[in-house]
Amino acid sequence: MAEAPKEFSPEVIWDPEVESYLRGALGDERFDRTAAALSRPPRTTCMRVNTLRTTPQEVVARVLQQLGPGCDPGVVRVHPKVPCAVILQGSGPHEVSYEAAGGREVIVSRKAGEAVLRGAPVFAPGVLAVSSGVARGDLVALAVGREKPGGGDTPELTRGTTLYTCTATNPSATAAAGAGVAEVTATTAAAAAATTVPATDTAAPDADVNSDGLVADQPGRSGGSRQEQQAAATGGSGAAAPAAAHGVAATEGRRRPREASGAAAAGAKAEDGPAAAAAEEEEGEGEEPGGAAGGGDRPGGRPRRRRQRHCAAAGADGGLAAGLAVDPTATTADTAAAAPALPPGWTASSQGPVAPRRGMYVGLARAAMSRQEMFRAREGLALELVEPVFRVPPAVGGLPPGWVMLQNLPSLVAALALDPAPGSRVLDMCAAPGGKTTLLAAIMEDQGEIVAFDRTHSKVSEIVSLARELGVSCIRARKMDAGKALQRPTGHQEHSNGHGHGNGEAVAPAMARQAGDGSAEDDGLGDGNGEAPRMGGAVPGRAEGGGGGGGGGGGGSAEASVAVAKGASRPVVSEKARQREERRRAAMLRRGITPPEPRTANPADADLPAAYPPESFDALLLDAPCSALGLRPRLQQQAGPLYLRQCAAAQRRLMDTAVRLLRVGGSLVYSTCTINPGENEACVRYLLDKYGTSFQLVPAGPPFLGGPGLVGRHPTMAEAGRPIGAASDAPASASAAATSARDASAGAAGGGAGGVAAGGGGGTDPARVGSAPMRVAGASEAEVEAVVRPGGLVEEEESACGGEGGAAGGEVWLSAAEAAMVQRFDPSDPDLDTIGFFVAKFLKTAPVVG
Ligand SMILES: C[S@@+](CC[C@H](N)C(=O)[O-])C[C@H]1O[C@@H](n2cnc3c(N)ncnc32)[C@H](O)[C@@H]1O
Repeated sequence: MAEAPKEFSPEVIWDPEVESYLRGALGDERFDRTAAALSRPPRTTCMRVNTLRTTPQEVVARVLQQLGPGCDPGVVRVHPKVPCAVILQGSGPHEVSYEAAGGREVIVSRKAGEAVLRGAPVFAPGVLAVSSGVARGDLVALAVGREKPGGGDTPELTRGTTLYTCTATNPSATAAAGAGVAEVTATTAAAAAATTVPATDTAAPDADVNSDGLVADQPGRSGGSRQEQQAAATGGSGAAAPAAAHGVAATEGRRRPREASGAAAAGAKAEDGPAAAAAEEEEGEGEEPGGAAGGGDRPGGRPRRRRQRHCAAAGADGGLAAGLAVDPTATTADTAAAAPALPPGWTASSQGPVAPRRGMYVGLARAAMSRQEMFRAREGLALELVEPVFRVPPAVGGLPPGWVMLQNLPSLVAALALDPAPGSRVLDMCAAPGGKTTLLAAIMEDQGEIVAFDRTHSKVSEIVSLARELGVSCIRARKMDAGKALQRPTGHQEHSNGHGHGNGEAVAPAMARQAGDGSAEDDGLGDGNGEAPRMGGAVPGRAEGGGGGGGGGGGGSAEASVAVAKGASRPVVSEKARQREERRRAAMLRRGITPPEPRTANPADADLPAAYPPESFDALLLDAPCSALGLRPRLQQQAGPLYLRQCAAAQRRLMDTAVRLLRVGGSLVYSTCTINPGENEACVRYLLDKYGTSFQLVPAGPPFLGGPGLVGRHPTMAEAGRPIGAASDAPASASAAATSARDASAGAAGGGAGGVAAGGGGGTDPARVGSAPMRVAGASEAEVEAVVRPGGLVEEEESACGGEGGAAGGEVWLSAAEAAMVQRFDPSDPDLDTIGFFVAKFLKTAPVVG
């Protein structure tokens, strides 16, 4: 293991176009702060108290009671502005000493790492690489693996990789190691810090065998390609090829003398037990014909199990010479002579050199499984954090069921801003897993009706489960593409019976894949806000995005009859969907979450209409599927420009339906969990410009916690490299104007119907709207007037964020007065310390024509 850095400081790579656009939008300094904040978890955890069951004060008292007399009472408190929120205080990053790990290390997947940062333990499927000889009970340094550059969420390391614990040795120590162990001797000072490799394959009997019993990554063992790639990726260049040319020497069936690898390996032997021993026997053979560099499978047979070790060692020049496979039959002297150096921080592994994990260490952990078990198991606890870099508040698992749920604070703000009256009829267009829906129900004192849509069948079950768990009865959930929920004139009516996929939805699957908050086994549709619908018994930090998939509701006492559950349900599940559901349930079980009842029937309420006539609802929440660029922590930012455009297009389509379904006089809240202005301010602009005769923007609160929105016209991603005028200066100055305008407008808004009307005649010019005349960022008013059209887009070319395919153009955000009325939660604001989030509220003043 390389020297573990004391500080957590991951380098998160963004798509260059997206980064450039966001830098332009936020300014360099704010972007850097934001990006850093996004790579870390918030220090506080928010529990929403189910006020239908208990009070926040009661929750605080119970938590303190559980924490015991010695605990700091400041660790739990009721939020001063959001009385239904109880805040638990965490801390970090902490300096962690990894000395106790004695060089042992485990590298986990990004998703598992993100879950760890929020307080979760590591489950077996999240483990990618383990030092040889790690046994149950061992302390290990826990690091997060990087993703392949440009490889989506494909990790650089394949699950099943064995790391070779590298301790500097000297030739005499090597000689003393005895027969059967070839050690590569570090010959430079740099190498001394990095590497000495116990090179016989038997150092880890099944190290390169994955959970299916096959060689984990054939290309990586070819002695060439993977190492060359890695060398290229790290600038290792020229040295790689000659080193690879050393080729792959033989492997064997011999066992490493355990005593040669020290106590840890001996421990592994003792702990691994008969199963591991049997596996060793099974894999003990496998002579690879001379230099199996191609990694070829046996002709006509299953892939040969191989045990070659690719070790990299330190050479005199300190440069990378990857891909050297050590022949265990070679003498120490031979090997040492052939061995070039790994640069400092690099680690030898069964897949070749592994890049330094600088800044990616997340804590000291104790292995709950041996290395072999971690790789073989498909589920189960693999590692528990002993000394995490970020400490989440202590668990509050003892609270009665249905008392609290983990929910991000801004999510509460969105529902509270809508503030539906008891007895009203509300539509939650994108409701699963139901966090905001159930809060709306609590605000309505469970009186009235909330229709809750989600386009994903299994997620509708989650809404049902959560409502049951909370004892809410006014929610009626059904599977529905909310964009199709508007009744069309007779003759055009689609039967929205729960199968509603099809036209215009190409966007959603792509969005879902990326918007999902770690739902690896999910059905592909992410909830985007990282909230797991777990009530009562919640363990802070463990449910939110924990290792993939918030999971569903389920379990819980279900005294209340949820309207969703009744009605003539019928089987609608295809074989593919059934398998997907099975995987989803298995994943939930692995994480210790009780899945909802098996889905055998459509959970949709059969009493609900297939679609609704215009003006059907008193209040409407559009918590839109989005790019989720506000979620924390994120150790990889994958969103590309096309994806962001797709998100914005889908949001506008949903807005087009929302504005019609709401009755005149009703309120609409639009929210996202992204920092992308193209999905936030530009979408508000779209609605105001297109429906300005029927809608006005009103203050999105109380409570008011977030900052103002972004002001002005802005270059798109494509233009970001050549900003128009001083565009990047705009946010700072404009937000100051917005802040002062905010106070004025929020005060003037009174009961929510006030504020500054945006529009009132179609095509809003943000340079003129509102009380604070302003110069639109970086563009003259004439320029703006020339280009603005409904939708906040620039004439001629579709906005990169809002259009259906245009790559250039510009987008228009808000006037200062408008910006003051929305809430933009900045994840880098230390006082807020929330995820990135956006909330806007509109009042419908007249019917939408057409
Ligand atoms: C941000 S999440 C909603 C979170 C939810 N409001 C809560 O607070 O728990 C967005 C949800 O929208 C759903 N969704 C995406 N496109 C949809 C559509 N066209 N119609 C209905 N639901 C959709 C996704 O399945 C996802 O569950």
